[in-house]
Amino acid sequence: MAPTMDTTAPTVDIKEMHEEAHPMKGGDDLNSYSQNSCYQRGVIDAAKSVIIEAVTRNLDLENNLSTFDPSKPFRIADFGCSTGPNTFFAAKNIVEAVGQKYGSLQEKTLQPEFHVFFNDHVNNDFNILFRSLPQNREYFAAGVPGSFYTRVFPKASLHFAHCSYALHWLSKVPKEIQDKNSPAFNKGRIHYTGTEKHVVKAYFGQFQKDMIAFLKARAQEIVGGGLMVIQIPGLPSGEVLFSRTGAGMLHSLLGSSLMDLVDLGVISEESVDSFNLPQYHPSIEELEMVIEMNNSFTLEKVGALNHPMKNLPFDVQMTSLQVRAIMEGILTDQFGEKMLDLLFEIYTKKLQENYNVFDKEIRRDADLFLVLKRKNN
Ligand SMILES: C[S@@+](CC[C@H](N)C(=O)[O-])C[C@H]1O[C@@H](n2cnc3c(N)ncnc32)[C@H](O)[C@@H]1O
Repeated sequence: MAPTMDTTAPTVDIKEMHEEAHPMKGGDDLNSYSQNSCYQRGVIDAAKSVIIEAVTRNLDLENNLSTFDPSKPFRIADFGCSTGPNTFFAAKNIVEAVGQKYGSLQEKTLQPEFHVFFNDHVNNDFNILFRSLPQNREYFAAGVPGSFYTRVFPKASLHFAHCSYALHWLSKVPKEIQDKNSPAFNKGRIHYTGTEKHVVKAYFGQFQKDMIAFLKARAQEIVGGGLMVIQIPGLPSGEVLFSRTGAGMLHSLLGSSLMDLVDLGVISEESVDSFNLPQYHPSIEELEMVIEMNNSFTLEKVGALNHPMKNLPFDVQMTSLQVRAIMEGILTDQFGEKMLDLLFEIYTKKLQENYNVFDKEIRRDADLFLVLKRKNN
């Protein structure tokens, strides 16, 4: 019997995962992420040399001119772009590095046109992102809504993927953390310090699952020979507890500020008990372990960035505003908006009281980077 012809349109494998979304504070006023993200900007500046080196060494245009055909657009995506402007600096760095590489080919070719896709959760403030796109940019721009833990691009459609300061956001809080009957129940804290073994294990388990989903989706979207550069806040090498890092301290002071609001009768203890940050800050070893489990990418380079703000004096006001721009969304979802001003008043005081700890003792944040290359399989 002759096979019947399938006349239906090809299905697109787009699965919306049920997950949490906590975008940064939108707009461009004094409390916005766009005005309060100079630390993340420093990460992008520090990663510029990583991108140049990755493109120079690992992007093999010469031998793959059918994949990287300069008469077709070269497609770049920034995953977890937020509202800008940091994502525009990253896009510029990538476009310049790739443009220089095309320019350096022995057999002179055309320069490709560049198409940059800005990805974030659907409730990210894409309006402010589009409104502040640089006038003099050398690329076409598009927004791509949806979780990066799912497919958001067609198969083999990207040449370069980038993700900065976003992959430490988990798709959800691991459920054991909120289960009163589990040894991982995280009472009295909003995150982990590093000593509670069951809690850390649950967080790492969720991070592994999420990274596997991220790599699986990107493996389908990135062309063979394409590159991915990731920056992520992590744990420094050695036996360093998360509580002794800058991020660990910031989170535990946020937790104790929330407990102060409980004492003042502003919020309930139960609401703090059931609040946990969906974030994980991995070590280099943990990142290597997760990458090794995937078959689609080779790990070309991993290391720690030299952040330009590392040796500047600790800035209490700026740090408080930055934490608020990041956390306002997730805090409002749990506790409502009314408590925010008081919470951050208390928080700023706690930062001030701990000035010496932050300024002199805590130099242990690690901004990690990874360079991955899509295998040709
Ligand atoms: C701290 S901001 C970093 C933004 C920007 N990359 C930068 O360096 O300034 C983290 C961003 O990641 C986004 N994000 C977190 N999880 C995400 C997910 N699963 N899918 C897409 N975006 C996500 C957040 O919405 C947020 O905009």
